[in-house]
Amino acid sequence: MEKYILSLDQGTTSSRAILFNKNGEIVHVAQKEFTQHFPKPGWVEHNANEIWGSVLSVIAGVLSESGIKPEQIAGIGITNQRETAVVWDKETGVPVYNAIVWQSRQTSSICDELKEKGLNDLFREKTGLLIDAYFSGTKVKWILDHVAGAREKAEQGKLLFGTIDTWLIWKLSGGRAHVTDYSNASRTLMFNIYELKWDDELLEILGVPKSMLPEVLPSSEIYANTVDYHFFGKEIPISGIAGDQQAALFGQACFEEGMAKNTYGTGCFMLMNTGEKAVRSEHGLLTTIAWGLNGKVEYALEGSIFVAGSAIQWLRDGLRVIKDAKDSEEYAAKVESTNGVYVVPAFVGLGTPYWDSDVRGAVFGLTRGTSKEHFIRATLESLSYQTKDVLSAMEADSGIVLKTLRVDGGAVKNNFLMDFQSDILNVPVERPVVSETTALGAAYLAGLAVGFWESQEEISRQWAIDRKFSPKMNDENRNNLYNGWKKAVNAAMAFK
Ligand SMILES: Nc1ncnc2c1ncn2[C@@H]1O[C@H](COP(=O)(O)OP(=O)(O)O)[C@@H](O)[C@H]1O
Ligand SMILES: O=P(O)(O)OC[C@H](O)CO
Repeated sequence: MEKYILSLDQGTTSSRAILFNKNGEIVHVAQKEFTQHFPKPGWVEHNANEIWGSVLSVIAGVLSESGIKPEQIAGIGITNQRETAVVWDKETGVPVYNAIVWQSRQTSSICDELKEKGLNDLFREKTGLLIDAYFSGTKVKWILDHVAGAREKAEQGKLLFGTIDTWLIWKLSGGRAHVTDYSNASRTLMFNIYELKWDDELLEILGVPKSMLPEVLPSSEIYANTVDYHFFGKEIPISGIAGDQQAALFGQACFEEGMAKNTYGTGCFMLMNTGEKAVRSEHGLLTTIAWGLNGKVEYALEGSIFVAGSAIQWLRDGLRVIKDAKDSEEYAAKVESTNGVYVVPAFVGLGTPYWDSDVRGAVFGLTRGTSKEHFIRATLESLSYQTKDVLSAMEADSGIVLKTLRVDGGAVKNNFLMDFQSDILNVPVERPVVSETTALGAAYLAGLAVGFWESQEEISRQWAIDRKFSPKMNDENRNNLYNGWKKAVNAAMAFK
């Protein structure tokens, strides 16, 4: 009986269940979008029960559509949108508030207060992050501060907190496991990434009781079995967890120091493996845990871009200038350039390297001759410019000059974007055959724990290239275009 690994990829806009075979190939995918809630400008929330429902539905979908039986699943890997915070009642399992999404800015004022107290260096020293609404810690504080009775219940040990991995494993295991892994814990602003434990001093500052927090474990081991009724009578080991960006680094087999990947999803996240060394950034990057594996923890440097693919969704749903995200490629290719137009998609502020919560989106360089094509092209190009900002910071911090960039995520199907990316970086861009590297990374972690795969060497051998995009632009053109972007970002930041 052939066996498979089931990977559950719970992303910002959709949940996916993907079955992988022993060659690391996709056998079947089921996907379901869920509702985005925007209660106020800059706020983004999800209904945690709707997320759970979407995950159950893709599990059922992938099994029934593929005809693969639950007993053929050797293990389950979980990977998730990170930082998004859920708080629920331990007894009833009911979330006390919507999940506050990583993109949400509703805790900006809490962050401002913490920064005014001069606490940024303390948080940075211990967590590798910086004080920003992006991370989970202030989201938990916000829920405890705003939901009637929540703080009292939390102090009585009656509430639990989790990032989405924790929430899903708690549900899948019928409330038996309240766990997370090092990679997810390292995104909470509450976890000491050097001492590898929840940090009492930071918890005290944030007013978060330790009893709410999950147990933090390595990224590849059996955490719990699923309760049988979710899998048609079978209990299946949940044996891998990683935050989606770290999972993509793993799925891209970036196992050696200096190897990097960039994922183009809702946001865009570049991670560089720095091995057992945690590199402290001087240029606005985050120091984060890549994974815990084989009895040790490895680290990564990360550049986080908040708006990437979601700018294309905005073209589709907000401006309605395209019907489908993929149409953006055809429109962009119809013109030679943007004719001097720059779109700065700072819809929820800017992350690396600017870390400016208050800046909002802007468009520059419009003329009477600006067409829809120029506008769409400028929006796509903004993903590449933001990536260039991040890569410059990464090269400055690590001292490593990148030879190639491995890419993945929903938007890498766009060949125009990949060509332009390579041109602007002046670095070859490599797109692998399996672009679902996030799900693949979680599958690999789960598979290693149950002996489905033997070693990271075996995994490295499975990585295969689909297409390489090589730079063709001359230096003068590249420098002029990028200087224009820098001017546009600076102008957007000045308009507050
Ligand atoms: N051909 C395309 N060109 C540009 N953007 C695309 C294309 N296809 C998908 N996208 C964008 O990619 C994102 C989806 O990628 P995905 O990796 O599924 O995201 P997430 O995991 O964040 O939900 C969407 O924001 C969508 O707009
Ligand atoms: O859902 P994605 O793929 O946009 O990833 C979200 C990130 O994990 C946020 O840190």
